[in-house]
Amino acid sequence: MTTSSAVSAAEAIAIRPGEPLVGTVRVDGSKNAALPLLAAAAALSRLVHLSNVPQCQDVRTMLALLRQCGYGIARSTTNPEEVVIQPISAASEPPELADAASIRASYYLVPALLASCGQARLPWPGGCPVGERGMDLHFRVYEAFGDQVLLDSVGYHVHRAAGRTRAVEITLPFRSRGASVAAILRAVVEGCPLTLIQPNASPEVAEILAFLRGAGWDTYGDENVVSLVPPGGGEAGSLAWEVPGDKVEAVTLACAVAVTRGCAVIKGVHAADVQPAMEAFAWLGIPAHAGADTVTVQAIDTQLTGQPLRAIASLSPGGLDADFEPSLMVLALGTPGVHLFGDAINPGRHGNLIPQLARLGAAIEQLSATHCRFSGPQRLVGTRVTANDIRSGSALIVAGLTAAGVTTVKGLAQLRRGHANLPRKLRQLGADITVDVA
Ligand SMILES: CC(=O)N[C@H]1[C@@H](OP(=O)(O)OP(=O)(O)OC[C@H]2O[C@@H](n3ccc(=O)[nH]c3=O)[C@H](O)[C@@H]2O)O[C@H](CO)[C@@H](O)[C@@H]1O
Ligand SMILES: C=C(OP(=O)(O)O)C(=O)O
Repeated sequence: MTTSSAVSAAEAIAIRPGEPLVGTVRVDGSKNAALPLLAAAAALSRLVHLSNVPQCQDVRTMLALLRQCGYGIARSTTNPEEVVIQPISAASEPPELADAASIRASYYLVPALLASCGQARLPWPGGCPVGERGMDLHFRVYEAFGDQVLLDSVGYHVHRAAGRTRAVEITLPFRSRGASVAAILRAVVEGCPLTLIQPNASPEVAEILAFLRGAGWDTYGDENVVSLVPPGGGEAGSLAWEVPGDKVEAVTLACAVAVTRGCAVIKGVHAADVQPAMEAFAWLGIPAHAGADTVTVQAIDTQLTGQPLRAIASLSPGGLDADFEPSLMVLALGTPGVHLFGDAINPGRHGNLIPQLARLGAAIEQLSATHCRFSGPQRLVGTRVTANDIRSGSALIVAGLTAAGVTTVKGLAQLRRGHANLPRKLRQLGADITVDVA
């Protein structure tokens, strides 16, 4: 047995229930903010210093892909979370990016490739196996810019439009985060104004707009529209930006503290980014507060409300982020009430998580592939379970903190795609987690 953080995919995490979690912990930078920021840096074609870049596997993959595209990527030797992205001049041939098939966010590289090669050829993206994950809206975006899109069984090929585009207006049929960022980055490469109607209004999209403002673009975003106007001429110097703290890691840690009825301060996350999850905590009667840069959970001796929680993932502005849902489900399993959960955004997520929770003894009624209902509180009993996607993995670790006996979670490769080291942060709060050979 070892407590080393350097584990291989063949190993597993063993979690035992113990004392309530207490203390202070800091989240890493957000994977889902860092990935589009890296692509935005590439699309801008400027020297960009990014700080607070998490060292999770998906970010490592993205950095490797950028290198293969020709970008100079340097990590600070004193602080590996500081990354410098150096622009490239035009390339003739599009690179072969086979590893792009292992992450969902490789689709964010299309605009930068159109800028450097005039075309992008990429395999279908991977990422969490959470059901059908379309890209049709991305292709509509590129076609709105006049680009040609060709599809085949292995991937997609986008050819940049021949002429220059003056201004583009796109209405998204639904609020896809990926397609919203694709439209924004495509306009950056074109250097043209963009009006995007019915955009995704998540913090990750707002972060890209803020980053571009820092680069001199005139940007506006509300629930109904995003608009961009390129900067006038002038010298484009280097740009420094900090990746925001990981809101999903913060909510996962908050749920871990709450299930153990502990008391902790989670630092490094914007309050607004976790607000929908904080509302769920308040509804259940778990005192939790998001301040400027911290989430504080005080679940010792709490009076639970017994109110039924309705946690339905939504792409609507202010809606519950789908990635919060799995750990909130584990929290609700331990609190009184008849709770309803739904995630139709990632239609395979419940199929990944619920059978694993059932192995721990949870009684969950699956109303459909994407909706379920259950009564709390329930007592869980540890056994061997599998992390089938990032958030199912972190939720199973949270479940293990209260399940009687030992919960062994395998499938660490999924977990490590999204978190640099979640077990270490939980250990810092007193959790009994070890890394065992599976
Ligand atoms: C790398 C990254 O940041 N991943 C996040 C991103 O995923 P993802 O990029 O999949 O999210 P989108 O918001 O773009 O898409 C939501 C869903 O809409 C569908 N869709 C999307 C685009 C499209 O062109 N056609 C289509 O059908 C897919 O089934 C997809 O799963 O946002 C999700 C919430 O929205 C999060 O749960 C993911 O963690
Ligand atoms: C679903 C997720 O990631 P991806 O979209 O990269 O698969 C996630 O971050 O939970």
